Amino acid sequence: MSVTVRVPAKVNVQLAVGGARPDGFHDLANVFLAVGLYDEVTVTAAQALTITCSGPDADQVPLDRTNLAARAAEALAARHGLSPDVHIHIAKDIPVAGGMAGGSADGAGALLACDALWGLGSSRSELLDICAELGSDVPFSLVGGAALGTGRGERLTELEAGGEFHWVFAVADGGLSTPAVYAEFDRLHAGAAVPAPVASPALLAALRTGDATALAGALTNDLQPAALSLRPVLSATLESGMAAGALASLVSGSGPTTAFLTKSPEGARQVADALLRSGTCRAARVAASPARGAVRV
Ligand SMILES: C[C@](O)(CO)[C@H](O)COP(=O)(O)OP(=O)(O)OC[C@H]1O[C@@H](n2ccc(N)nc2=O)[C@H](O)[C@@H]1O
Ligand SMILES: Nc1ncnc2c1ncn2[C@@H]1O[C@H](COP(=O)(O)OP(=O)(O)OP(=O)(O)O)[C@@H](O)[C@H]1O
Repeated sequence: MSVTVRVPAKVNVQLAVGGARPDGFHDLANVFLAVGLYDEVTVTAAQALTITCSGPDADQVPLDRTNLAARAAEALAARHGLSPDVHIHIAKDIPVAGGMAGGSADGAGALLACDALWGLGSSRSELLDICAELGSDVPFSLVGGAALGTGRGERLTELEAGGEFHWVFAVADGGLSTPAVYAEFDRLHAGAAVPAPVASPALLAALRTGDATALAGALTNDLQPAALSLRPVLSATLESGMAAGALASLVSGSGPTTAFLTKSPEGARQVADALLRSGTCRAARVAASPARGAVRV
């Protein structure tokens, strides 16, 4: 028997970052929006824990126990005194190390899939606890939709999103390491007082009413200067998307994927075509939001 779970990518429509905490993490006001680019995680009973991965970026995905999907299976099995003997296949469509929570998606997907395969019937809150242990973005991958993440981003309050938003994601060559981007944020703010992160009322209102123009005016990412400092060429991608008529542009999370909000699906396709023609990105993907969280298919 096999179980397959589909899990979306995310974009952070607001990422407000506070100062470094004693544990090395940063307090956030992190407004997550799930977008319709998906990984599919399939688990099948096996003699040992093994992983395979397919998709254009499969060669960049670790197939050992550092893979977040393997760590999820192990964490769930350990809680129930089981052996994590399962084959995990990841059909990967989310850019790797792109700031779109691809690894987190696979962690949440494997958790839900193993829970079903092993007939455990874990509650939502048990699953969310394990997600939070696995990584700051993993709880949101399970929940999807739109949510405010506080603490290090793992404590979620679900948000209303009143309409569909249309995005283009420009995939960059090579990834960026999330810890390296946070370290660059610290370097850029050394000696300065960093204010406590707060969710923007204007942004939450734009999400609630489904107003793309208002959302465009409210998008912010405090990690963007750090990502641009590490990868200056991303400025050219941001400029190309704006020149092609996007309502707004920003770096997605820790980058290097850049995100462009557009008025319509047609507008998104035009911006994607122009981005590809500009030669400033490796691929341009069109996707709508909000998308459902992890779901069995
Ligand atoms: C940039 C975002 O993707 C925005 O949603 C997340 O904040 C990153 O979440 P993630 O990849 O799940 O990150 P984790 O696996 O929890 O942490 C990886 C590393 O990122 C840094 N990190 C992460 C989250 C946070 N609130 N503060 C941090 O400083 C820490 O150096 C940490 O060691
Ligand atoms: N299932 C997985 N898929 C992709 N990368 C994984 C996975 N498990 C572990 N990794 C490791 O995690 C690193 C970050 O990959 P990931 O695609 O999750 O980055 P990201 O989208 O930038 O993450 P986030 O947006 O949550 O900060 C990869 O370089 C890889 O070494």
